[in-house]
Amino acid sequence: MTHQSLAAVLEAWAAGDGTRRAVAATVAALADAARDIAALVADGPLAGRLGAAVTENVQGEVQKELDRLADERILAAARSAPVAAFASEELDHPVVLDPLAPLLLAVDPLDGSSNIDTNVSIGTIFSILPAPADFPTFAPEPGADIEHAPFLQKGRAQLAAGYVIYGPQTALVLTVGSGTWLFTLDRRAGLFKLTGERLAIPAETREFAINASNSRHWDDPIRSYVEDLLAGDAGVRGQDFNMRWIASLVAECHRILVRGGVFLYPADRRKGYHEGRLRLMYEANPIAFVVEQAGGGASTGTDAILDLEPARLHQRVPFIFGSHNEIERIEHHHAFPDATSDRAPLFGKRGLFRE
Ligand SMILES: O=P(O)(O)OC[C@H]1O[C@](O)(COP(=O)(O)O)[C@@H](O)[C@@H]1O
Ligand SMILES: [Mg+2]
Ligand SMILES: [Mg+2]
Repeated sequence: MTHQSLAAVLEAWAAGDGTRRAVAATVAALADAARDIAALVADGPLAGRLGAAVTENVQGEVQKELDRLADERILAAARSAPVAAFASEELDHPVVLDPLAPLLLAVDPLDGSSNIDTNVSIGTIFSILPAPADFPTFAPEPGADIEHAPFLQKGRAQLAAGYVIYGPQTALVLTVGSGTWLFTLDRRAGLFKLTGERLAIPAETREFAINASNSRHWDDPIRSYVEDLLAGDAGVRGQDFNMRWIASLVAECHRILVRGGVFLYPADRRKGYHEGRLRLMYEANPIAFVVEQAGGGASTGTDAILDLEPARLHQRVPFIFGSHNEIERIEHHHAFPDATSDRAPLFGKRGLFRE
């Protein structure tokens, strides 16, 4: 079976349009960097101490060796592409690359860092935004740090977004706003090849993903929703649900794209988690774009992720996404928090998950 290469697909899509050509060149550069990162990930301990902590990043989180290497490689890729400024989870401020270029690039260079040493799937997430028209007038010299302002655009403004998953297969999932496409790395040819077009997340699901170790810190809408799922066929949902938690956002997203499901990383009452854990600009927005383009939903519980007005580059956000009908149910739990499921026997007022 022959599969079109990523380059051929991008070339056909971009033909004759300047902005599209810039997006295509940027995605191609990211794909090249991802191929290098995939090789490092596959070598694991042979490539060095990839999971060793090197320092703390701007979020106060431990930065691992592979976080740093991936960031370096993607920044180098961005330099070779028509990118005006580059922002990363690992950098406090965006860096100016080519002030006259038409695009901004925001990335989570290595997602799922806690899994680096465990041989579990990890990834890279990217978001491509238009550079504001006045960018060259206020941007300083290439190499200089800039304030966050040019990046603070709604997720709906994204021109393209996606992720690379480094798993048993390395795959690149991309949307340019007309469906979600899947490309799989052909390691022998060193090329990403088209293996899925117009991916469609099933609207219904019986699978959910949440870190249940935080259940005692959840607010009522999340608690009541999960209680309903855990009650299974004995509860209001009248059916059993399966649970997963990989702790790699990209891997959870990939599973949901392939067979449906919902993912929740809500805000909770722990210190530092009142806005959730995941970052809006380079985790939630790109994943939400990919998911919406595959027919799924992406929400804070009350608002569509892609409609949020960002305030800070590294802002966190409660993030819930996946099968469309399930996202509507979760939003319903937020809209009507009193309509909880005290009928669910295990999780009623004196239930297992009640304080
Ligand atoms: O360890 P927790 O609290 O369950 O969090 C897991 C989440 O954190 C993340 O690892 C955060 O991403 P980074 O690894 O890029 O910081 C997500 O991939 C994952 O969904
Ligand atoms: Mg991440
Ligand atoms: Mg990361």
